[in-house]
Amino acid sequence: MAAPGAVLVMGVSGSGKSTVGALLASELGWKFYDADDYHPEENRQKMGKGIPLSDQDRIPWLCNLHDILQRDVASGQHVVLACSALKKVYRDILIQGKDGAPLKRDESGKEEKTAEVKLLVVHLTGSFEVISGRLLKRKGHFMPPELLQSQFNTLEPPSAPENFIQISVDKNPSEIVVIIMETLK
Ligand SMILES: Nc1ncnc2c1ncn2[C@@H]1O[C@H](COP(=O)(O)OP(=O)(O)O)[C@@H](O)[C@H]1O
Ligand SMILES: O=C(O)[C@H](O)[C@@H](O)[C@H](O)[C@H](O)COP(=O)(O)O
Repeated sequence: MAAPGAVLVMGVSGSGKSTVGALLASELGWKFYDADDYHPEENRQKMGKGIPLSDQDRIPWLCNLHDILQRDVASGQHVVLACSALKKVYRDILIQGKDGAPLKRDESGKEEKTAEVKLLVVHLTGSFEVISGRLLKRKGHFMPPELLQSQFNTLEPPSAPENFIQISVDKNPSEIVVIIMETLK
C-alpha cells in the first residue's frame, strides 16, 4: 500500500491510545486528534452512566472522523488519530466513509471519486487485568472502568488484509512510539 497519510491508534478504553497517540504525533510533527473529543454529548452521557455505545451511536461519530481525516490527508496534512475503532466495520468507516462508495456527488450533482484514507492501524493490546488496573487509577475521565468488559467483548482485533501492527501495552509509551516510527520508515 502507498505510505500511510494517517496512523490510527486503536484499542479498548485504557489501552493507552491518547497517551501513545499524542506522543507519536509530537515526535512525527503530525496533527493529533483524540476521537474522545468528538463524541456528541449524548454518547458521553450514555458512557458516563455505564451503558455501552451501540453501532447507531458510533457510526455518525466515525463518519465525522472519516471526513476530518480525509480532508486533512487530501490537503497534505499527516495525522494521528486515537480512536477505539473496536470493530472492523468501524475501521472501514474511518478509511472509506459509511457507504464505502468509490463515488460521491458534489453540490452540483457531479460524481467524483472519493479517496480512501491510507491508514496504518496500530492496535494496542493488553490483558484485562493490566488495562483495568490502569483505568482504576486514571482520574477525571467520563469512561467508567465497568465498561471495560463490554469493550473487550466488542473488540475485533485487526487481521489481514488490514494494514496493521499490534503492540503490547506492557511496553512503555516511548518504546511503543519507537516501534510505530520504525514501521512507518
Ligand atoms: N504503555 C503504558 N504503560 C503504562 N501506563 C500507560 C501506558 N499507556 C497509557 N498508560 C496510562 O494508562 C491510562 C490510560 O491511558 P489512556 O491514554 O488514557 O488510554 P485510552 O486513551 O486508550 O483510554 C493513563 O493513566 C495513562 O497514563
Ligand atoms: O466506541 C466506544 O465505545 C468509545 O469510543 C470508547 O471505546 C472510548 O474508549 C471512549 O471514548 C472512552 O474513552 P477512552 O478510550 O479514552 O477511555
